Amino acid sequence: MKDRGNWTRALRLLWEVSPWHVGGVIALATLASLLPAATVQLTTLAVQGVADAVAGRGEPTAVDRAFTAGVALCGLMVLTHVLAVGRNYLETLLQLRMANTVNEQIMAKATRLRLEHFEDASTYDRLQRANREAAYRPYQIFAHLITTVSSAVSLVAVSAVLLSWNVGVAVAILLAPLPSMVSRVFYSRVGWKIENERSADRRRATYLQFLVTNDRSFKETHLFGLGPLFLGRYRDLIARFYRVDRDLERKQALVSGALGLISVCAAVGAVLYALQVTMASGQVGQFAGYLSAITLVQTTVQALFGGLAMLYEHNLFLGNLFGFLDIEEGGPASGKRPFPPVLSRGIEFRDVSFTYPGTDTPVLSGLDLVLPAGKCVALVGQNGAGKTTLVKLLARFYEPTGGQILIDGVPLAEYDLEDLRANIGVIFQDFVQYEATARENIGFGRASDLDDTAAIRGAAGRADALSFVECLPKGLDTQLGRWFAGGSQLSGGQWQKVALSRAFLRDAPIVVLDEPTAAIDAAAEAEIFARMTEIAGRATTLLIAHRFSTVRAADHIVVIDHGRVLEEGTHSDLMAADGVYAKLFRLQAAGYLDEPVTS
Ligand SMILES: Nc1ncnc2c1ncn2[C@@H]1O[C@H](COP(=O)(O)OP(=O)(O)OP(=O)(O)O)[C@@H](O)[C@H]1O
Repeated sequence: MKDRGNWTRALRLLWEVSPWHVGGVIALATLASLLPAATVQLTTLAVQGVADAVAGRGEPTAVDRAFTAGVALCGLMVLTHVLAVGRNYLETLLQLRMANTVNEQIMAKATRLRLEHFEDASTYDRLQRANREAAYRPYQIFAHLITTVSSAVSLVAVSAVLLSWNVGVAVAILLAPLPSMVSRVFYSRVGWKIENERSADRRRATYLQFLVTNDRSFKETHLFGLGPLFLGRYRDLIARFYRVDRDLERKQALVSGALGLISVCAAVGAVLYALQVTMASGQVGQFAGYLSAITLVQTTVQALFGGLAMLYEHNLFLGNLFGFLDIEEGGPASGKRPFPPVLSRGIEFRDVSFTYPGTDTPVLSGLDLVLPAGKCVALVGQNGAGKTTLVKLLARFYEPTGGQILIDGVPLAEYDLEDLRANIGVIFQDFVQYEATARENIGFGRASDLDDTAAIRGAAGRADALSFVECLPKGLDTQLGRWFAGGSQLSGGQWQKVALSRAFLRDAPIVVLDEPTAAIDAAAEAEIFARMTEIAGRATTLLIAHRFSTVRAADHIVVIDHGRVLEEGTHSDLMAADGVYAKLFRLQAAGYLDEPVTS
């Protein structure tokens, strides 16, 4: 039942994409499907007319009949050609529009999925399968449906002629291709299963390809000499795909080919029968009609059964496309409360626990943390302590499994979700380097301000990015990165400053900086943090950092470990307490000062 829904859904989609093109193709295909029967009749008349005229049987109209039928046959040929050209034109347009629509739907769907989906391998498998089918399957199901229906119409018309001559011959020719079709259906299903099972390997192959074809991994792959290794792995994967596909094709060719012989034998038998019958009757025209009908019935019945087998296959693969489009989105429910332009109390994580879906180990357990309004709180902790996870919870990419997050005393869930996210200016550790202009790289922080040069320059200034952006060949309008023509490549620290500008452009009441200065030079870092209060304005700032030179500038410092708060206070409080923070601080400082470490 569910499978049947695939093709009806694809057809509905096609109709929505362009009813005019769909209607046009159907009309032309219906017309074309009626022509073969007319061809058989006209061929019979023409040949009989010629035979009568040549035999000189004293029929004065024989020549006329032969010519009339001949001219009509020519007309049919021209008409067939014109219909084919028109249909081809409409089909191409329809196919393009359908592929565009489906690709757009896949992209739109991806924008609605949750972070959880993109941190799950099965989503990528489904996306990979959907992408493979997107460009042609939905259209193909229509094309094959048309072929199948028009073959059926032609078949009814032509086999009516054949049936009127001989029922046995007609039935034999009609049924002979059936076994071959059954085998094709069977192998379609096998092929579909193989393709689905190899989704992860296909993605792996694409990933290997990506690793050796982009600038970001170039340095490592070349210096570590990984190119040949990746190439070898890629080669192994595609060789494995090829072997499986070849074996399947071989079996299919053998079985379907052997079963197809039944159809050939039926046609040969029919021709021999026609020979025998027409020799006895002396009706040459009837023989020509027989031959023409046998060939037409054989080809149309094969097209019909082949079309049915393809419909079955497309239907299976369409399940992959719709499987992706139907992934349950179910994002967090949005509240209605508008977000405050400035926080009055701050952010509170109250007894927050969290375990990632599909895992058993809690990342946060009973965490209590307060970020006072307008203050800059630094979060310190070893790798994997759960710092970034806190940010994901704050932005509601995930929901806590226990406890609550409150902003100005109001649970996060009560705020309008879009408004909440629009009011967090964030730069993540793995921020994006957009292959776009400097203006866009900064302006994406508030897309409505892409043309507000003063605001963009202001944000760039606050992140210490303005000086180098102004020196780029086209200033703010310089393409960054090397993926597109005319691009200027930035250094790691410059990219980070651009990302910081993007976060600052938001002018949001909450600013979250996850490792914001890891790649920024010490002087620029000191400058940015010295002006942090001015930069972030009255924002409540959460700063995640491993560099203690960054951390010490914060109003309040929180050390977390295994998802719990271990220590908190100002830099001097924590140094005086001589706990974990003080130890880590001295450890880092000793690296600079060449002093022995005291624990
Ligand atoms: N999507 C995920 N699914 C399952 N586990 C995850 C996921 N993301 C992170 N983790 C795990 O959660 C823990 C906390 O990760 P998180 O990124 O919050 O640490 P962090 O404190 O920011 O670390 P770092 O200082 O290295 O950035 C880690 O053990 C990590 O393996």
